[in-house]
Amino acid sequence: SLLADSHSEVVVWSRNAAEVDDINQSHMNRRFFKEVVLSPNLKATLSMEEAIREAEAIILAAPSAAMRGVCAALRPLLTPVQLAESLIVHVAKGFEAETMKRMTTVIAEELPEYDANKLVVLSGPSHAEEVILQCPTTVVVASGNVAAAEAAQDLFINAYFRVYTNPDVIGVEVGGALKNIIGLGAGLIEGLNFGDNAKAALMTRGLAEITRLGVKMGANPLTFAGLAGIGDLVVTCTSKHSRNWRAGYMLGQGKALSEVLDSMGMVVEGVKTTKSAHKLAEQYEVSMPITEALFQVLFAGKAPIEAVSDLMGRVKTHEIEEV
Ligand SMILES: NC(=O)C1=CN([C@@H]2O[C@H](COP(=O)(O)OP(=O)(O)OC[C@H]3O[C@@H](n4cnc5c(N)ncnc54)[C@H](O)[C@@H]3O)[C@@H](O)[C@H]2O)C=CC1
Ligand SMILES: O=C(CO)COP(=O)(O)O
Repeated sequence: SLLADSHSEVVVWSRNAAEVDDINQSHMNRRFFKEVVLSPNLKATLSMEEAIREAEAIILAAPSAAMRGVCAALRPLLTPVQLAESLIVHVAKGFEAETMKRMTTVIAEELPEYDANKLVVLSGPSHAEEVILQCPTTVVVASGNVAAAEAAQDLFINAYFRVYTNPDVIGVEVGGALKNIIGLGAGLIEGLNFGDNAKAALMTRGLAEITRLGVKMGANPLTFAGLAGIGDLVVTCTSKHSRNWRAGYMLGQGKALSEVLDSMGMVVEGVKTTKSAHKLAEQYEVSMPITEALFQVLFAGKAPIEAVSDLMGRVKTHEIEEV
């Protein structure tokens, strides 16, 4: 919808025939956005081949768990011209669960003929429910190739959607993935009725552990002070639109994880990301107490209230690591 506001031909590929019909016939996507009328520039198709035919830019917007499969299906459809010239941008916020790989790694593995350095990740505080209403939004695009990042900036930027560039692909991807864990925690705190001090504590200390792991993985620490770090963390921990926050809230109210996920009907990336980050923390020997607490609640049956009590009772320490 955002791209169709500034570009004449935008085609969405979907597996869902009802959704495709709704977009093409009524210019609506009522499964997700009840009352929004979409631009007539936006078309939908059930055929991936048709969606990417002659595409100058390809946006990969599937959940992280689906990214490898989507790219495998895309690979035989890309023409030599597209492999050499088309921009590929992904917007997924998670890791591949089994391998803990970042999305640009997964995409590069599945599209070996495409120059991996040209891949772009777009991230930042950007709930779709607000972007589609043209509410002012800012994001960051990162690529190992400056020209590719700038091309993505030019592709997306418009009067209500401001796009910054950043060369730090690792930081932007890690920030976008890990903020969902803290979003789950913020919802959980609210579900337990623990108030605003606890929420602020979670966000602040959450950013500390996101930064700690991100830097060990090779990120620039300053990226976490930006839109893909604190920016997305704030929106995920405070917005009514966040699926991760909502899932955490229900957990805090005592619902079981399976019941919560069944009721969402949309991806809650933070659940699988908690498992991946838990493994990454071990691999990189980084302390991530909030992630550990969430892991215990989600996968080891620990009561949320007990997890918070454990966090508060940890051995006393300095705030700034170097001290
Ligand atoms: N919703 C939002 O505001 C934002 C979402 N993101 C990220 O974008 C990614 C997708 O999220 P949403 O669209 O919100 O999730 P969603 O759960 O609302 O929609 C996911 C869509 O992908 C489709 N899908 C799932 N598996 C698929 C597969 N194997 N092949 C093809 N299609 C498949 C589903 O049918 C559905 O239409 C996530 O990584 C999310 O973190 C990033 C920025 C904002
Ligand atoms: O990443 C998002 C907004 O920037 C969407 O967050 P949720 O997946 O928690 O809804």
